[in-house]
Amino acid sequence: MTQSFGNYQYEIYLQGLGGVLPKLPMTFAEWERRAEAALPESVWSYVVGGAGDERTQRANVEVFDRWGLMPRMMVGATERDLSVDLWGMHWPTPVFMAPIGVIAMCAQDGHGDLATARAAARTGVPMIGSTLMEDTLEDVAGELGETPGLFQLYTPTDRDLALSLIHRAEQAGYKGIVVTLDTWIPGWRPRDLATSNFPQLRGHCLTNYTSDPRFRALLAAPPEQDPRAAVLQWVSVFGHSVTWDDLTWLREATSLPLILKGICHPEDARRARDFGVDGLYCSNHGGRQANGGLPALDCLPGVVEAADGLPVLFDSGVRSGADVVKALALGASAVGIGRPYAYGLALGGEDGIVHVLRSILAEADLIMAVDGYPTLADLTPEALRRV
Ligand SMILES: Cc1cc2nc3c(=O)[nH]c(=O)nc-3n(C[C@H](O)[C@H](O)[C@H](O)COP(=O)(O)O)c2cc1C
Ligand SMILES: O=C(O)C(=O)c1ccccc1
Repeated sequence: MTQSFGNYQYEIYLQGLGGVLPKLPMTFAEWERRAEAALPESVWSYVVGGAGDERTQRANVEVFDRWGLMPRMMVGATERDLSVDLWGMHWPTPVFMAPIGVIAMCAQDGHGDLATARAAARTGVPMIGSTLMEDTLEDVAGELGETPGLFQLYTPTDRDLALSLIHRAEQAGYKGIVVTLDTWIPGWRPRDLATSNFPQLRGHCLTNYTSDPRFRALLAAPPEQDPRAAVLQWVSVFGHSVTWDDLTWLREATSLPLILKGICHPEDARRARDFGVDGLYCSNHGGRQANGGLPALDCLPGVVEAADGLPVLFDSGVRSGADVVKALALGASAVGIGRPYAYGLALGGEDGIVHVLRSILAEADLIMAVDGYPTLADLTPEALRRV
């Protein structure tokens, strides 16, 4: 199926002829600047911030400048096909929304998980819903329409709670389980430490726990009666440091595709592939967890090689359509948008997310047109040169 996402530019130019200018800005720098003004300070600093002095986070973005696409002429790339088949699903584009635990709080009404799901329904861009939601995973799934959703699991210390969350996700119709490995403990985040600001500890985005029968059974009193005790219980169950030994159990826990998020080392990729997971997700959590690390994009080629044909999702530092194209050329099967859609939500609610996604997709599509790479198969490392 061939589709053109570059139509968005004509839509905007044609509206301009009628005197209508876009309500939302057209660059990441402006989305970020305006989001800062729109969000409460505590939410802004939590979202924008990262680990340590945020060098790794900055490097995640800067590393994209070290690669340049080599244009090819006379290819006749008038029609592009950006669609991708993954785990039995057909995605219209190789882009998805990365899980963002506090996305709820980026919406003015506090229901950003629902807005994200509605934006997924409108754009066809799949959403990976975080364990940390303000609405239940069931209610969020109900807004996804025809677009697939995946469920990101923060594996709790209590296996029955993990099973309950996984089974709820299966029942609700999610199409894969993404297990995040790099955040069983929060990293060193000076911005949040300086303000003692940790949204979950203030009771935010814990609804998938407080609505869960197994979690409720662990409490002496219902969370509605004693919310503080529920938060403390969450602290004690939140983070299980998943080991290779746990993988057998996780594999048996679900028949859905199992994808491991946070894989950066080729040896970990190889071992996970040999074990029989369905996908790898190369990411350093946007530099929020460990400072002093490699930019995530530099880890991608090694993971792709070790994956040996297994799909590899990628995120961390993607800010534009050009970044999407570069990550695809370095072997990503699909590319995750993180902070940019949170900023879109802060600026314009559901419409803001749709605008950000369409802008990124249109730019990627137009680069593939101009530079002569009409399909994803054409985007190989050969398309890139080191700057
Ligand atoms: C505010 C915020 C909350 C996040 N929450 C989660 C989460 O709940 N689960 C998860 O696996 N990753 C989470 N992430 C990491 C993202 O999935 C993704 O890896 C990261 O945003 C990529 O970096 P970038 O946004 O700088 O591109 C979060 C990221 C941010 C910015
Ligand atoms: O803020 C995050 O990146 C995140 O996903 C998280 C969730 C729970 C504990 C620590 C970090």
